[in-house]
Amino acid sequence: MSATAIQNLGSTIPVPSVKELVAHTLDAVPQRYLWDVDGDYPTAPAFSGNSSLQVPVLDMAKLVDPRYQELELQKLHDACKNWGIFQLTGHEIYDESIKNMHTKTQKFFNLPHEEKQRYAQKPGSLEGYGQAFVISEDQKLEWCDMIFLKTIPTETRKLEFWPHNFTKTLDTYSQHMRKVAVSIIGLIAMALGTNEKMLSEAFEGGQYDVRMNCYPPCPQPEQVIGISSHADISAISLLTDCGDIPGLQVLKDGQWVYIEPITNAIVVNIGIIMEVVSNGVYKAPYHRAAVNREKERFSIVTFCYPEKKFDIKPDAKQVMDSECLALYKSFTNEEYFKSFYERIKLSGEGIPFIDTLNI
Ligand SMILES: O=C(O)CCC(=O)C(=O)O
Ligand SMILES: [Fe+2]
Repeated sequence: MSATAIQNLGSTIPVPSVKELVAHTLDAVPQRYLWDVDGDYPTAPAFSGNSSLQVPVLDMAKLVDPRYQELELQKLHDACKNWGIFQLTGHEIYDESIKNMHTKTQKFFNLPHEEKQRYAQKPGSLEGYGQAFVISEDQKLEWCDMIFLKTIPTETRKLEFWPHNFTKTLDTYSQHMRKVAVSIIGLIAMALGTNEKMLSEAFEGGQYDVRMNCYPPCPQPEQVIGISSHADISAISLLTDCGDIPGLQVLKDGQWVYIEPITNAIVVNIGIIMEVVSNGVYKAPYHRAAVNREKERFSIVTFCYPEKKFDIKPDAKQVMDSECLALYKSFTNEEYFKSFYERIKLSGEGIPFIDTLNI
């Protein structure tokens, strides 16, 4: 898939802001937000903190320390293979950069609606403030307001969508996330036994998009969904939670498992491109965001894409075809995902794949 394909992944029909809905009208949740009307949509259980399954936690300091590296790389490999998602602690990203970004994000969503509208999505584009992937008038809606921005390379930025006081903070945050992405991709390459330098370089010059999510409290949290089940189309995604409110869930062995926020940890999520790059050894996991009755939750996701410079290998394409079909079928917004899938199938051009990969 080319960077251009990623950039043009769709537009969205304007729908009401969830925050506005909560502020003005909310006696009962409107029908369009109720996913579990018949009890056949797997509802989000409230966080209980006592799941037997725990998402792996990896320590960057140990991953780069020669004394522990071999063992830690094995843990990384197992995490990517068996979960496709893990929490990363011990990274070198300054707390300040993450905190500043969290504060700005919360402030932005708490601005009056009219002010946020200055940065609203325009027809035909996903960038800006609004909702993602609403493609039909009768589609179920997610309990989430968001703002989506391209950050790296700088020439992809459309500053008219950037809230006016974001520039420095988001720039710093994105540079830091790129640093984490390059390091973690290098380690993933080592764990896969492939060319670390080539893969790291592809991310050094890669594309980085940021999505900030706001999930207002909901009086019927079991029947709505913040973000419905999906796999990310990035190579990896890096998520930071702006508080300690659990919401992100990953599907593991048929069970939805909460990722319990750890202060300053970064959640690393394998995306579909990495699934292809690894020839299907690593899986892009289904995940979703649950909401709760009491507290507003905010998250920031950085979608990381490699530079477009590798050719696809035939066997990688096969993995993509079968896996993508399965993904596509379970996707909520089928039309959107179908167009994505068709684009991948048709474009021989540039699904990044490392030729030296030998697994
Ligand atoms: O907010 C979350 O926990 C999940 C966000 C997510 O999956 C996304 O934006 O792709
Ligand atoms: Fe996601």
